[in-house]
Amino acid sequence: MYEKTKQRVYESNIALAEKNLVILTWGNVSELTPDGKAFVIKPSGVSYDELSPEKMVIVNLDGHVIESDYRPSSDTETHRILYQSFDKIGGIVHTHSLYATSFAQARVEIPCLGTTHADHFIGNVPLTRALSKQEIEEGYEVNTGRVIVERMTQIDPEAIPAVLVAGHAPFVWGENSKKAVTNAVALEAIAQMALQTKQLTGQLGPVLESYVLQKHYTRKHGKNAYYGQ
Ligand SMILES: O=C(CO)[C@@H](O)[C@@H](O)COP(=O)(O)O
Repeated sequence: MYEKTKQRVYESNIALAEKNLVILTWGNVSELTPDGKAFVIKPSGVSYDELSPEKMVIVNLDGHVIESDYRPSSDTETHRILYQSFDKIGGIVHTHSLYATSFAQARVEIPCLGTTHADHFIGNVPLTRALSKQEIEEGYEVNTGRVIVERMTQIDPEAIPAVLVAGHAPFVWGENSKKAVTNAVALEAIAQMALQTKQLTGQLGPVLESYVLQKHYTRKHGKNAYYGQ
């Protein structure tokens, strides 16, 4: 079932490792199936050098595994909530990439300091609130999805396809898993640049002028885009 999606999700998971966005097994990628009825996700705790397309797990949107010999990622419920809540996303990445995770741990949003950021995210990369003890006890992963959705209220998830979960790490998405990986690469780069800018200026700033931010974002996105071929 869904062999092509399994192949793509396998390749996107491998890409995470190749792009140095994961250490050990600290990350996972998923993608919605073409019929939108399920998603394919990495098996939990399986190291990247042992992965194969056959080991990918199919989970329906009710959260039931519908095909696999493996347990799905422990973050499956978070992915599921995001697919249910954001109808335009088709792929999700979770990593503990070092710079983005450092911002999540510091509980600091990533402001837009330059055009590299503006090319990918039309504003701050937002930070969720921390989960309460009760939320963690009653459903850690599902509630992680819910605090992300709560934080993304009034933010277009297509225009800012990433969030930092306070004290945890980033979740990133895109129209498919490959795009989500690209956005995760961009997130890690802009997090590193933001931290280095802070080292040079002593502050998380100066922020990019809003007209430059708008210009750079719209060069690459939307009906007036003209970047690339
Ligand atoms: O966030 C964490 C651990 O803190 C997990 O995302 C990470 O270890 C990956 O877990 P899975 O191997 O996908 O179950």
